[in-house]
Amino acid sequence: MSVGTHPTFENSPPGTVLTSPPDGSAVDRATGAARRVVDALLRTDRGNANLARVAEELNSIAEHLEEHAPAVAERLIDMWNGEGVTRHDPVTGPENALAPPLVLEGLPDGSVRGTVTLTIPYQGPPGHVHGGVSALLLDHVLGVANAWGGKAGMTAQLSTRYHRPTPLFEPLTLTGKLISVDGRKITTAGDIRTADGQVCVSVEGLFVDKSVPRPR
Ligand SMILES: CCCCCCCCCCCCCC(=O)SCCNC(=O)CCNC(=O)[C@H](O)C(C)(C)COP(=O)(O)OP(=O)(O)OC[C@H]1O[C@@H](n2cnc3c(N)ncnc32)[C@H](O)[C@@H]1OP(=O)(O)O
Repeated sequence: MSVGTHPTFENSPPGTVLTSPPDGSAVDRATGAARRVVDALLRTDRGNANLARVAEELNSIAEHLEEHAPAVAERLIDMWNGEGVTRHDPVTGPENALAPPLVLEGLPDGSVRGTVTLTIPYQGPPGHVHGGVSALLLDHVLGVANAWGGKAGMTAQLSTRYHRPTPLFEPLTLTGKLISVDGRKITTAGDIRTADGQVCVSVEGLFVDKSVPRPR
């Protein structure tokens, strides 16, 4: 995977934002509204008498968006244009309603860090974060840590330890750091902590320097 022109801790100031933060554009605002709808659908009273109308209106919005969508192949080319800091991934992408979205910054010691509060759409055990969601977030954090460390690779293995249930509705800090490089193999570690520093999930990932070609 090419690291391209991504900032690294050796050539960029501490605090460099490594993801694409929401920028107030119409698409970011629409995606933010979609996230709000997903959350509200999970919270609204099951007996809400207007749910049938809500379904109709949401389908009508989806139809409008689909009518204005280019062919998927064309859209994929457009998505992967640029330096590779994505606006569409499911973790940090401001244009992806599945993404919380997590904003990550680079620190001078080579690690990356971001804070996020997760809500009901990400629930696994009652009141707590789904384990697969934690793994998803950390896999991506490690990928960005690799880029900040000047490397890039695909995940070959992600070893995940769940130390304690990860709470919803509280700020969580996610960190990642490239630990070592051995030929094409990159080892990277990270964790999710509560505001008082308790480790909820820790991971170690093996990444292999290999790329999937971008759509053209
Ligand atoms: C600045 C910020 C910018 C942001 C940037 C964007 C961030 C984006 C973040 C996105 C983040 C999300 C990221 C994602 O979601 S990536 C998507 C999820 N991952 C995949 O889909 C990967 C699928 N697998 C593959 O493509 C290949 O199998 C890989 C790439 C893994 C290996 O490929 P390849 O077949 O070419 O490798 P090789 O066979 O020559 O082996 C090479 C060496 O590696 C060792 N090995 C291999 N596999 C394993 C294994 N499973 N356990 C232990 N070891 C393993 C192997 O023994 C050998 O070691 P050695 O014999 O040399 O000692």
